[in-house]
Amino acid sequence: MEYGYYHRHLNTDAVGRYDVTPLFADQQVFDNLVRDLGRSAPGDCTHVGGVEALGLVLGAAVARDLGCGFVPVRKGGKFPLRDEDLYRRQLTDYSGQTKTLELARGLLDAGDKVFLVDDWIETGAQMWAACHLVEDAGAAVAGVSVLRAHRDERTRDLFERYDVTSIG
Ligand SMILES: O=P(O)(O)OC[C@H]1O[C@H](OP(=O)(O)OP(=O)(O)O)[C@H](O)[C@@H]1O
Repeated sequence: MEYGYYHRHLNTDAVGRYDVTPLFADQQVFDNLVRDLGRSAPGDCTHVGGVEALGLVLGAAVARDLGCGFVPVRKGGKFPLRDEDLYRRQLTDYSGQTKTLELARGLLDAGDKVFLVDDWIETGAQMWAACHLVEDAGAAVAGVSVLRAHRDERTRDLFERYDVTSIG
């Protein structure tokens, strides 16, 4: 589906950014979105990763659709794990806030190929951190897929370094 199809179904009457959750509530739209997000995944990807919170919803559904495992990239402090059991990256995203993303050690092995999914990319800070967490774990980034991505100075490094696909 084209981006316009999804745009018609999301809620633009929102504060600061669009609310994409109506895309999840409609079974047919959600099914199309999950299939479209997974379209650019390479055949040999072993896992799908998703960034908390909405990336967990989308990533888990794409993983199920592709027949891959799913790895959550969580916001700081959410894993009930000790510091030494986590990979951790700090970033400043579109909101101007400094945030931490974490990935649990032991979920990924060297040789794993992780396809990362999220709803949107504005500065790319969260996706950049998520890609680095996958690499910190010794795995490789097998591509990135989002509904919407801004392509500008802020996201140039992300697009140059990784295979990023966006529907719109
Ligand atoms: O490109 P960036 O500047 O990093 O911004 C994009 C990120 O911000 C949003 O997540 P948010 O932390 O707002 O959480 P949410 O998934 O709960 O909406 C979105 O889901 C991306 O993860």
